Amino acid sequence: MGTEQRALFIIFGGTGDLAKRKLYPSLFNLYRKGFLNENFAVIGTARRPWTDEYFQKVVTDAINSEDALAEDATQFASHFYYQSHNVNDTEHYITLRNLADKLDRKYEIGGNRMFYLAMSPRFFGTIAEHLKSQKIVTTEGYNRVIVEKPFGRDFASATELNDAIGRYFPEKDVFRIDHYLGKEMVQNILAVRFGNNLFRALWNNRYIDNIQITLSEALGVEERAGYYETAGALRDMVQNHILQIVALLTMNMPASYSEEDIRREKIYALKSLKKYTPAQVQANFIRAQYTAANGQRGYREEEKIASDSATETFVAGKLFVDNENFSGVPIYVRTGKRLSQKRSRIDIAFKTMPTNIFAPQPLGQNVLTINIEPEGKIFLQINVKQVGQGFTLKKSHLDFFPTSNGKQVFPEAYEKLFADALAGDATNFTHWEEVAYSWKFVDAIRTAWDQHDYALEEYPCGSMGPVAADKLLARDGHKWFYTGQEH
Ligand SMILES: NC(=O)C1=CN([C@@H]2O[C@H](COP(=O)(O)OP(=O)(O)OC[C@H]3O[C@@H](n4cnc5c(N)ncnc54)[C@H](OP(=O)(O)O)[C@@H]3O)[C@@H](O)[C@H]2O)C=CC1
Ligand SMILES: O=C1O[C@H](COP(=O)(O)O)[C@@H](O)[C@H](O)[C@H]1O
Repeated sequence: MGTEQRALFIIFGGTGDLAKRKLYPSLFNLYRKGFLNENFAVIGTARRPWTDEYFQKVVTDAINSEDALAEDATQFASHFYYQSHNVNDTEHYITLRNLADKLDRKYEIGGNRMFYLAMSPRFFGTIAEHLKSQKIVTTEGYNRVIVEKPFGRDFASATELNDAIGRYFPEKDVFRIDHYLGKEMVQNILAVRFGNNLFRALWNNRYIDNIQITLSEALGVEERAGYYETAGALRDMVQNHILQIVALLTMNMPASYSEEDIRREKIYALKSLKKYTPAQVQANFIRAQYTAANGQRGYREEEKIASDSATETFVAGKLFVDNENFSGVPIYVRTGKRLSQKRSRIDIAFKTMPTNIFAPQPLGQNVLTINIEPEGKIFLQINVKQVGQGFTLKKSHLDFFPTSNGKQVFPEAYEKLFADALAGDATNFTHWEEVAYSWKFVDAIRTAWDQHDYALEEYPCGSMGPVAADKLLARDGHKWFYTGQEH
């Protein structure tokens, strides 16, 4: 059982998709694991006029998983209250404060408040300002604000957003969510890198040939057309999730496993990203859009998408982290919607042996694969001798599955991140400087695309992206290890 926490959660965007699909089920898991018990309450707020009873039903429906015990769910949902509230209306914050203070007393919470901003970032500034001016922040407990992505749409807007929040909340109380940092296998990167002397010795440009990161999705744009049209795959996935993975893979060893030391090294890695000129963007980054195939609509035929939309649903690129250990190592990244499979995976390819005493038999490359999802596993490709007479080599795998046979039950990323935020641990949240350096890198690409007539490639639904993404590696003598098939 977890350590019981006291907290009042105020969820802005409490009727939204994220709250229902991720936040309420995650809070329920924390409840069942004992992190939350008697001394907590949740206020969901949004404009629509729901009652507490209706809200509690929405919450129980949201957590209605096979193993959710009905009694637990009802008990849990009884801690939920709804406040109809337009975030632009000052009067409403007064009602919100009164409800918050009442619940704080009723559940003996001690003034700890967790403000979750699960709505469009354009509202974050006004919410932060009102929380302070209307005294919804307390003086006795902690006041933490969890901020959803996207954190801006470029460096300039992210800076404005950060300043708007920073006027009312110090950096230590701002928890910027990147849900990939809550994923079990992403957290495993540091365990593998810094827990094994074997890898410490090899984790550099003397032994690593190239790194490949694939975050592929089978789903299309779904219900989020409005947002996606303003974002595209570069802003939606590369600026945050992919660059966070890059930072974890290339950062120097932190002095300790602590928030401060890890963040320092991640910031340094992101600062070391090589910025591209427009010509380098054209040579190293590919954007593309999905077209109708396999019974699925093309992006431009999706609901609420402009028929001449130039938004990219796929990005592939080659980037470099110019620090001492990784300078010169190409890092190939790709992400896209409507690809052949849902798969989040990292391949680290080591250089081949300088001499091959088994020639003319070829030596396979050692590749360490960290499969993030759907199945969490790590495998290392090695060369071994085939059993029998003679001396024939074959490729084999050393496999690691984080859980024993059977169904893998990893905690949902949001559940882990909620637990961290409750404990005041921001290690797995992004510091402002990480966000800032990521945007600076991404801005150079976006600006080159906006100012030049670089190709927007096409790829059929169900493929692994445009041919250009394969050519990007082929010209360096490489190929994607993940081909879109089960592996
Ligand atoms: N959904 C997802 O899978 C993911 C979402 N995110 C991020 O999370 C945030 C929320 O996303 P999502 O839940 O999908 O969005 P939704 O559009 O589903 O929800 C938006 C919420 O904001 C409320 N709202 C809108 N305007 C106001 C207003 N003026 N005053 C008060 N409430 C308002 C809406 O309720 P009402 O209409 O009743 O006011 C609703 O609860 C976004 O920043 C998104 O980028 C990030 C990763 C994944
Ligand atoms: O942040 C986002 O991530 C999801 C993919 O997350 P995953 O955990 O399912 O891999 C993506 O679909 C969405 O567009 C993006 O905003």
